[in-house]
Amino acid sequence: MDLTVTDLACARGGVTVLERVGFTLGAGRALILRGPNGIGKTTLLRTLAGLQPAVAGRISMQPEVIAYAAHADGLKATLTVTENLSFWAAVYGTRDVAAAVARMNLGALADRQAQNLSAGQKRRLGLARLLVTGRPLWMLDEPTVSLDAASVALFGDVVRAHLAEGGSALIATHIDLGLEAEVLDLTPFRAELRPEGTDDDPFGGDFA
Ligand SMILES: Nc1ncnc2c1ncn2[C@@H]1O[C@H](COP(=O)(O)OP(=O)(O)OP(=O)(O)O)[C@@H](O)[C@H]1O
Repeated sequence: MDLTVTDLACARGGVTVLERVGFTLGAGRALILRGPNGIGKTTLLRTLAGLQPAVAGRISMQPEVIAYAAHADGLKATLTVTENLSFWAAVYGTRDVAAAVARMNLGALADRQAQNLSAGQKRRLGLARLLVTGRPLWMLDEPTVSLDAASVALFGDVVRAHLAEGGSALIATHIDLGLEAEVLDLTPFRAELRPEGTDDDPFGGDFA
């Protein structure tokens, strides 16, 4: 199943940040979102994942096929690694928790509470959640934050396996995950009427 996005406009804080975004993402494929800080990568992912309405345009897939991994790991602090994944497995009801633990190299941490994990370990657990959703389209917002080189490589392998199984992935990342992927630079889709100072240009803002 392809994700086709046509003439999409999306907004943050009531300001349209991206316009006329269009692309197709096929099964088994990955697409890397690029663009400077503040261009709207997170905004686009949130819109596609159904967390906020589009301003205009069409999205061919329903949010129910999407697993969205945001900046925050979304973990329950007092639950263990296994309990966190079991919770999500119950919500989505499909995949084997033990396999997700093994694939994200969390076996030695399985009985540790999430609040006692390091930042990188929390991130590995947050990403393991993708595996228990059973959902085919992964939307990943800077998934490698806090990960060391070995964990980045491990996660690259997990994404590659997901693609090989017919899944797809839309990834906002500044890091090379070693995937065979197309790149979509969002810079040309910057909204024309976007006011000065709505991105991270330190000289463009009006802080008065
Ligand atoms: N709650 C908000 N209210 C108003 N503007 C916001 C809000 N959140 C984000 N923005 C602005 O919306 C724009 C798009 O932000 P977004 O987080 O989508 O960018 P990004 O490309 O993901 O950035 P980064 O690479 O820094 O993560 C930015 O200019 C940001 O300052």
